[in-house]
Amino acid sequence: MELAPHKVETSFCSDMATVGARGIGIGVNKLHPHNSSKPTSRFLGKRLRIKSTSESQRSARITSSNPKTLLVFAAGGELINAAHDLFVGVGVGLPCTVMECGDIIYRSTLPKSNGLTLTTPGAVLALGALSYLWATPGVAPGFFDMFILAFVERLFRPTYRKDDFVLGKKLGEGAFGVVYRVSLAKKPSSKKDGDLVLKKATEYGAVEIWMNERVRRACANSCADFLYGFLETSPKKGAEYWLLWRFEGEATLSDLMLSKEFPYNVETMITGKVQDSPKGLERENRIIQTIMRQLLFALDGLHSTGIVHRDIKPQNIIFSEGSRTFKIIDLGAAADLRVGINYIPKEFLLDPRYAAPEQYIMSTQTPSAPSAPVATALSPVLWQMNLPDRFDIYSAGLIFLQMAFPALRTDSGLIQFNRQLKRCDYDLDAWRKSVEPRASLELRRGFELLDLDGGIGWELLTSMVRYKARQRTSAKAALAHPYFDREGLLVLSFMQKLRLQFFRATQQDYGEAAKWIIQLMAKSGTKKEGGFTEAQLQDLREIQPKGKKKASPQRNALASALRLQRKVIRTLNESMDELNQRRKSLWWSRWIPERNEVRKYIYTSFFFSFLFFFYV
Ligand SMILES: Nc1ncnc2c1ncn2[C@@H]1O[C@H](COP(=O)(O)OP(=O)(O)OP(=O)(O)O)[C@@H](O)[C@H]1O
Repeated sequence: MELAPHKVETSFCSDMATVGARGIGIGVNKLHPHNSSKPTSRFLGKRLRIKSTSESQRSARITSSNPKTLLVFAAGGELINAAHDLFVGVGVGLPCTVMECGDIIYRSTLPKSNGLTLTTPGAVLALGALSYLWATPGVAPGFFDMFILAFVERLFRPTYRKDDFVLGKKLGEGAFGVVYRVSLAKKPSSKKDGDLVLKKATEYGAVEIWMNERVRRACANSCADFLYGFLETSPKKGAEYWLLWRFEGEATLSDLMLSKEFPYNVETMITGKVQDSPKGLERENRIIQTIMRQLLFALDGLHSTGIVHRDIKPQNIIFSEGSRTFKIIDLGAAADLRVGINYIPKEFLLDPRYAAPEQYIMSTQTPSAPSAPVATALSPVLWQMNLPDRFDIYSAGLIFLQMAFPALRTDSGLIQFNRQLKRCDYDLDAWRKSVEPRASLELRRGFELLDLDGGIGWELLTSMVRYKARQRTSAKAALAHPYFDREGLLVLSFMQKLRLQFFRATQQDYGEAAKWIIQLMAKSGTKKEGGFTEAQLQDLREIQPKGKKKASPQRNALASALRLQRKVIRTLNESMDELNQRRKSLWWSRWIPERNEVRKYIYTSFFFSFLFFFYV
């Protein structure tokens, strides 16, 4: 039957919409007129209606007589459509579940789609994308931090110049800089500014400024209060980075631990007065708990924002007299895994006394950080693959040990302990078995302290000091450990016990668990029951298929999965290496202000122009 052209509005349904079944594939490759077997050319000159958000895409006149043109035209529209659907969680599903194709003839009588049909796969995809963007180290918060917060902060914070300071006592001198206690030449309000600390640093100063600024915006309480950092160039000394902090206090944890009064001296500092309750293990345990909680809290702050310190040791933990808490200092060796700054997998700047056995925070198979956008996009994957934060956890575990065992507080004591632990394959339980029988009184006292409350302190310690980074607890999980519940293990509530069980479960080596499951399946396995036969188990153990063994579905699936995994890793490595070969500059050091004030005005005008254009 022929219809009058003005009445006919033809509808097409594309084969694309099997996206729901296929994941995110955009399979636009052919059009077919729904409910019709008539050739495509039959619809020439009619209106082609495709699902789209803009009116121009919604409707267009077909002018070509070539069916290929028709297909390309529709495919383009569908491509835009699919991209739109992917991000708003709309329209992903089987063809007729997401679009109203209707009748070929009376299409115009159909109700207009409102364009927002939420489907389950679409919502899952959108949620997945959001979780990825917010997963540690946080791509989305990083974007906000770098392009908005950093700019705004720069406009409003006070700036300093070389001539503003009067140098005082030298506080320390390391390989990369000298630290002084300083005061302001003109003290506008002496109470507010108080005493300051100034570090004149060499090339690593740039990194330290970046890290301190990141920390100040993301977790200010974790580290010493950073005020300002700038580049000072003089013909005599060349380029020098000047970093300024508020003076936090006289003592580091190292100074306090070396005192015979430890840990009671810390208690006095935290509470602000001398306690007169009887000395003993219980009280010492409580003080050590408090120090560990503060240290883990500071580490959790750093790790949540994607920063790994890499030089955690008592010398870099300062007691802040203002807040009466311990804070971390010296971020010169830190790595920002969010954008890949200072992350060089095969290079390390570590203190061997406190370094984890892996020595590198990332696998040496992982290539150096590529350009910032690529590093940022991949950062959640790399973080999960390497768990670089566990490097700091190992160092924190050693500090815990030093607090419990006075003999390990000296350099020689710690070096000797490290040797013993290495001989025991980094197994703290094995070390304990080897030293406990002939332990001195002091050593035995340390074990007693950790064994309080059913050995919950020892349990936390062994979950921090482990050979495999993946088996070490994170700072967040450690903070949730019942060791930090004041009442101890015996009076744990049902929920706390459940939490402890969960914590223990997360500490398992899942490589072993996988083997165990395979064996269990094999034991229960006959073909009838669906388990593995011995021959299949052998194949699984060997993983790599050998020779011309007869293929089984399980073996093939496993082999394909392994091949795919290897291919993905190889491709990732190759592409990142390629990117690295391009000359990299310290692009981010552009953020560091130079002495003159001109930059500030440039930034200010840039920011306000941006706001103005945005408004317009
Ligand atoms: N904010 C601060 N408040 C008080 N004292 C500080 C502060 N920052 C640093 N110090 C003191 O300065 C000393 C050296 O600081 P820092 O470790 O950052 O310098 P460094 O040059 O990296 O030294 P090293 O190489 O020995 O680690 C610290 O041990 C501490 O005593």
